Amino acid sequence: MFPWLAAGHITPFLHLSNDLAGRGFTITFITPQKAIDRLGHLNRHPNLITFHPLTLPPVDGLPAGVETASEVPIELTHFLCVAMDRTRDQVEAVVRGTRAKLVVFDMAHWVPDITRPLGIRSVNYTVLGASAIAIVLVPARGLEKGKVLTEDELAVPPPGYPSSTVVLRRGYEAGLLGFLFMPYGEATTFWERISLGMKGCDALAMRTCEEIEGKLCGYLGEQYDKPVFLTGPVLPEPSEDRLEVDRWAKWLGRFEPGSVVFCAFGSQVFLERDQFQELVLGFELSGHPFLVALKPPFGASTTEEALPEGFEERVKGRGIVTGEWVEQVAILNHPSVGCFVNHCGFGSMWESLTSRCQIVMVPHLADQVLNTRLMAGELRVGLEVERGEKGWVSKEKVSEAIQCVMNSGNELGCSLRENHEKWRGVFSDPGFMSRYIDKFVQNVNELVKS
Ligand SMILES: C[C@@H]1O[C@H](OP(=O)(O)OP(=O)(O)OC[C@H]2O[C@@H](n3ccc(=O)[nH]c3=O)[C@H](O)[C@@H]2O)[C@H](O)[C@H](O)[C@H]1O
Repeated sequence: MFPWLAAGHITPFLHLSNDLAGRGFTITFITPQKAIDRLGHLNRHPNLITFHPLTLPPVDGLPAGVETASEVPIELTHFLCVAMDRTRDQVEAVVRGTRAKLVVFDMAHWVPDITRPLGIRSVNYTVLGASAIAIVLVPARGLEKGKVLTEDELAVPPPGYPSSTVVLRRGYEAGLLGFLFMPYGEATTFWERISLGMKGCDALAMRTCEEIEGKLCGYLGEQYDKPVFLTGPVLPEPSEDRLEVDRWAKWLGRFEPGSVVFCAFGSQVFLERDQFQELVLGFELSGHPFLVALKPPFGASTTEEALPEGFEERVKGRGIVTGEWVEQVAILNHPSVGCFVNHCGFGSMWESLTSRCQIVMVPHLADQVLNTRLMAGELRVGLEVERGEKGWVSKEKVSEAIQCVMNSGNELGCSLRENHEKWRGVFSDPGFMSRYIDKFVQNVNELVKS
């Protein structure tokens, strides 16, 4: 297993590893020591899943000691990717040394160049939504080295794209795809890296399911002329609630069931200071108790110091804004929490879907916008906060969205709750996830034998 060096990628790769180890696979998990320190506790089969600490070489532009994407603003992750590209020899040595039969990777497009000469198989595992790939990273786009698509071209889905809802609007949203043409890693742009990895591997795998992204996955299979294996959401069974001993459990325990609004924006989102302050004022304005876990905004060393004047005093006892990494899944399972305001990163999307919370979404990156369209436009299980000019999120719109979903008399809020309950029933059906893993194991075994 060799995921991109970001929590939103390492986490699902680890959950998949747990599922496969539970079915007799022996796994070497290649990732930096800092990721092992933060996420290693997710390993449920330490006797079958062995971490191999990746040593990143120093790279100009990458602050010393940085090993994961959550330590740097997203603009610097290009240099982190360069560092990852320079670990190719280490990865090859692990593949040879462990006599692996299969390598599962995502951003290291050069893995097939290692596995093919060794006569072993590689699977490119996408842990973003299928829409994030299908909307732009497909041959139908006619992308080639040096070619850059304009915002207007990006706002039009590629030929054959199977959805008119899960799309990016013209202007600001289509512009979010601009990063695809930027340098990302050694001598590649982001889109080249993804396309090369998907063209070079033996099969595509997607962290999704037929029920919500079947058409998109079918489209990808046609476009790449490759088998597409679905793993389902690979979410862990809710473990014993780690919050019991945590201070958040005590704080949350003081509120009525389902009354607290929880907000987190994943491991890679950094807000501008003014937008950060406007957002937290929206929670204050909503009138509901809230627990907000957000990284410090640009230019601030701590989240607390960036809070608006007098804010902490005004909300004392009702609301907390912390810069700490919190146990998101445990908080979502806490009976006092009734609403999850999130960025719709794919991991958080799945965790919101399988929670009992009402869902409000404030996407930041292109794939998060697409995930939001799927959730709000197709599944109709959550509410997207309307953005103003240039993507500004006002405190009024944040407050309105929270009040809409939290007000039991609100018609839209009720229909979202009903739809969410229906889909939660599908995903929490005991056999749902294991059926996908069983099928994935069958696919992989056939691939390795082929
Ligand atoms: C896949 C891709 O990678 C990135 O992941 P990112 O970390 O931002 O967000 P998630 O996928 O929700 O992953 C974040 C993971 O961190 C967990 N968490 C987060 C904050 C916290 O305080 N405590 C926690 O336990 C959370 O429960 C989730 O499992 C980008 O978003 C991208 O848009 C997304 O689609």
